[in-house]
Amino acid sequence: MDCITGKSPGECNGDIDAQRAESLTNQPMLRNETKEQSENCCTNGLCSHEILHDGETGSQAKAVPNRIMRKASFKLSWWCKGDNSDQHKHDIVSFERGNITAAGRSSKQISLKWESKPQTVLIMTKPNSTSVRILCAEMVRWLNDHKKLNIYVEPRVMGELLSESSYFNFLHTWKDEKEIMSLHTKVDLVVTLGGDGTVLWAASMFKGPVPPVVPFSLGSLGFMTPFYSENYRDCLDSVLRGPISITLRHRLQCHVIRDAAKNEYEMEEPVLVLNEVTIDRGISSFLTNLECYCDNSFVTCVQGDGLILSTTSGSTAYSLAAGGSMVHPQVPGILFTPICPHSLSFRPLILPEHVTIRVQVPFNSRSPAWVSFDGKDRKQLTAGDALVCSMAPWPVPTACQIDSTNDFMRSIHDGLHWNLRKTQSFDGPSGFIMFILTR
Ligand SMILES: NC(=O)c1ccc[n+]([C@@H]2O[C@H](COP(=O)([O-])OP(=O)(O)OC[C@H]3O[C@@H](n4cnc5c(N)ncnc54)[C@H](O)[C@@H]3O)[C@@H](O)[C@H]2O)c1
Ligand SMILES: Nc1ncnc2c1ncn2[C@@H]1O[C@H](COP(=O)(O)OP(=O)(O)OP(=O)(O)O)[C@@H](O)[C@H]1O
Repeated sequence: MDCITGKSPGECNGDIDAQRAESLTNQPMLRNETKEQSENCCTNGLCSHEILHDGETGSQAKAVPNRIMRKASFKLSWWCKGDNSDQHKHDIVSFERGNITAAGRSSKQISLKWESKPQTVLIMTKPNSTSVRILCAEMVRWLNDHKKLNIYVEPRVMGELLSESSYFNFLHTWKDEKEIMSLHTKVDLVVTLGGDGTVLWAASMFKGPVPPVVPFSLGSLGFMTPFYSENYRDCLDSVLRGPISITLRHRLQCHVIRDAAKNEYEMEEPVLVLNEVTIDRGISSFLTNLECYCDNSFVTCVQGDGLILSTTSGSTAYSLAAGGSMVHPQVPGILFTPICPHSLSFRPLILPEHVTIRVQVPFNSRSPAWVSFDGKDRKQLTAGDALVCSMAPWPVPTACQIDSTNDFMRSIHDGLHWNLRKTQSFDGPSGFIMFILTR
């Protein structure tokens, strides 16, 4: 893999954060963008900041029967609407050997353009659904017969498909955690068939960089699933061809620290969440008592049912139900939303994305607290334990149907039934005269 640092045309020229650009160009895998790419950038209004190239195959290329597996390369660029906007000048998304990281983030529309053809797709499906199983089998056949792609599925799905027909022998899967950990080096695209929960599940498989995700809606409520399964051939055709708009959905990196209050740290493996981490009272009937710090500055002691630390993508999920605001997924921030606070003055907060939040169970707490990650994997926090949470370096890039803003608006219109209220009519005196005159 080989990365290129893009110099943007016109107004973008030379205005990229100099220090950062310099440190990026100093990396062996970075070099300047070509003239052709710059011109392209000018004419279509896209500004490339960093461009990723698939160079040598290296250790990431793997020969499989009949097909070579090699990560496809792509570039990301910002949409710069309007000549006077110079906000983009300091936005940088960095790439480390083909992986999207979030050294900085852009609140712009982001476009992904393949530089080489995607070759490997991972399909992840919601379990226990006949319609999803049928669609998955059909999609696998189509991707194999018409697109000649390498296809990965989960071991469960592999078993289901093989029991249906030996045709599916060409499929790939994994055996253990170690193979899951290296999936991102082989997979160009992840397709999810299910609801928001399947997107969360797919994201949780990638503890580091995440390939672009194409979420098809087969659930009851899809805030993160903009693609309709009926048109899957057209959708996948256009995604595989590119360029596509993507939403970079940021995740929170959460550490449970045992005995943090005693300064005897025992850190557990970090957990990455796409929606939120929740600290609640579990089955205890006592109020939670949670001391909260933001960059070591005391925020408050949450007494109530608990606290939600949410990403902006998660703002439409549990946090919304607890009274938090809905936030566009590209807005950089962390939502700090209390659950039923026993204090009328405690209101939801939105903090900047660069802060570190620590939530600690004090020694005088009447009961332990429970932490859960995207609604799963509950862990107990006893007195003295803490949860430390900050922005993760690896976002989840999800493909958009139109673009990040259009998709977000459509999801809230559809999901929350906005705009169903009839518009008030005006049939007062002037309205009446107009009515007479136009007759
Ligand atoms: N009171 C609540 O609203 C409440 C309580 C517990 C969990 N949850 C949410 O459920 C999520 C887990 O989802 P799941 O599908 O695995 O569990 P699930 O099957 O219990 O579904 C929970 C519901 O939340 C919706 N949802 C998930 N992510 C969303 C998002 N980003 N925006 C809008 N809606 C979203 C799902 O579509 C689903 O309808 C948790 O991350 C949490 O946000 C909500
Ligand atoms: N590939 C998977 N493997 C295991 N569990 C999964 C997988 N995909 C989804 N799940 C779990 O299955 C449950 C339902 O998934 P999902 O939310 O996608 O479907 P849904 O409930 O029909 O849709 P919606 O959430 O929109 O109503 C979730 O709890 C999710 O965590």
